[in-house]
Amino acid sequence: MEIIHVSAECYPMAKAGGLGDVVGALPKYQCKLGHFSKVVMPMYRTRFLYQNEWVTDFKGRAQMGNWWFDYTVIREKHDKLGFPLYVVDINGLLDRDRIYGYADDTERFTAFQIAVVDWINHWQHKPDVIHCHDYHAGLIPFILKNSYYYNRLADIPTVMTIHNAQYQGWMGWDKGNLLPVWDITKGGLLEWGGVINPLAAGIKNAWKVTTVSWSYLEELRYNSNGLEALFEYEKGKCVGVLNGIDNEVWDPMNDPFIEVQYDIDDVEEGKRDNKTRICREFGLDPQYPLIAFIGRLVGEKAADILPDAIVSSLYGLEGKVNFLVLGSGEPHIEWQLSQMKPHFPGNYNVEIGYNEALSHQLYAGADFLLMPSRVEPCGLNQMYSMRYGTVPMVRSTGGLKDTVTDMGDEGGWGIRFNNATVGDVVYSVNRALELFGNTERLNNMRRHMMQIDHSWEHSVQQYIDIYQRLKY
Ligand SMILES: Nc1ncnc2c1ncn2[C@@H]1O[C@H](COP(=O)(O)OP(=O)(O)O[C@H]2O[C@H](CO)[C@@H](O)[C@H](O)[C@H]2O)[C@@H](O)[C@H]1O
Repeated sequence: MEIIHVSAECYPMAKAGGLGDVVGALPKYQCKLGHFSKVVMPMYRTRFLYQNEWVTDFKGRAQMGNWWFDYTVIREKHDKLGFPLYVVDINGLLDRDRIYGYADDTERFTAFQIAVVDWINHWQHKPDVIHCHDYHAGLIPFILKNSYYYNRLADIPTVMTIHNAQYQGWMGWDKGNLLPVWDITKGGLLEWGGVINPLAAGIKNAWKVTTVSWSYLEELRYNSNGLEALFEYEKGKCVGVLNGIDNEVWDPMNDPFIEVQYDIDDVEEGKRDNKTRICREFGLDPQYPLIAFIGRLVGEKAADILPDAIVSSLYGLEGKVNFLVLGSGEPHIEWQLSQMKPHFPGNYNVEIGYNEALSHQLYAGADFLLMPSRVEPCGLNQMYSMRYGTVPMVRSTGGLKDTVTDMGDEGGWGIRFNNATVGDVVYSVNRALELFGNTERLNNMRRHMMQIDHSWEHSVQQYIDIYQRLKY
């Protein structure tokens, strides 16, 4: 099959979070099964762009509202990622340093989607499926079916995958004319809550909708930032497919970012050496357990409770534990986490920012990985941590619930708690400390976790089955 993934992120070209990881891996594993899977994404001025060779695939011209724009589709020359990667350049709109966060993001991602559709419209053939990821690609299923100019493409099957329903790309009706002229009787297929909602449009118009875990799909019906009734209504065309992880990128035995590589046989020494290094760098005491948090510092991840939870744990346990936080996000959380630093030397540190190498070093060097998420559609961090023998401490929600069991249950290997509260986190930190004191049990759990198979091989076939059964 020929599959076109449309996404705002794709690792290592551009990644802000888990979306980049998934779109950087899923097509590779689809290609390994013999399919022609490709990614098309916007162009950003990232290191990957400048460090690789590109060839021009197509130059076109399309219309957004009254504005005609030129676009160029370039392709990474050597398919280094294991699949063809195409990036779309639109002068002035897409050639920027960051992925998100500009005042004209609506225009940027709308123009990107129009360019993608226009590009495909110039092909001699049609792809078997267009797979849209999150709201940045959510208008494509609508455009294909309802924009007169692209009518030739109306029968191309589409799949919409929701990695995160918190962000929906809302735009006022004054932006409706940005879309290629469309059948005005179909406005309801764009609308939710009185505005154009690209994520809702994706759900309404795609042939099939997937979420990145089954539990998250259930949760969306009562907690989806306003789309609850839509998920209830469309439940018949929604399915959950659990993300996998790219075992070639996330492999403690072959990870170029970590100082000491290790596997199941020498996990104890490997983790100890990596921990010693990280503790030295961040001024922490390696004799105590190291609990890490890696992620976006936002409410969904319950990052706002970290400061109180860390302070309470440190006081309660009289400094017998270390915390290291890596993340960026809401300024008030960044500020709180930073200003705590001088108060807990030797026990607490934080790096504000995005640091891919440090994230790998933390998965390898930490003893525990804390994820108190209020919402977690799938979560990749807990799967990376298990692969590196790091015990996940997770709130029982979404994909965390589907991938981590509690050590108190028969055969369980993680620490689970029910509420995103300081009390639940502090209680779990106490449990972690107790486990840390039982070296034999901890090492057995590490070895067990490292053997759990979270690879893409499982889920990739589920997507192919979905594509093959698409019916409108
Ligand atoms: N400051 C930082 N420095 C370095 N690396 C950092 C970082 N902050 C985050 N990361 C990395 O970004 C990724 C985060 O992935 P997640 O899947 O856990 O969350 P995210 O909310 O971004 O993804 C959304 O999409 C994914 C994919 O579907 C779902 O798993 C998830 O639940 C959903 O919220 C990991 O690779 C992590 O290491």
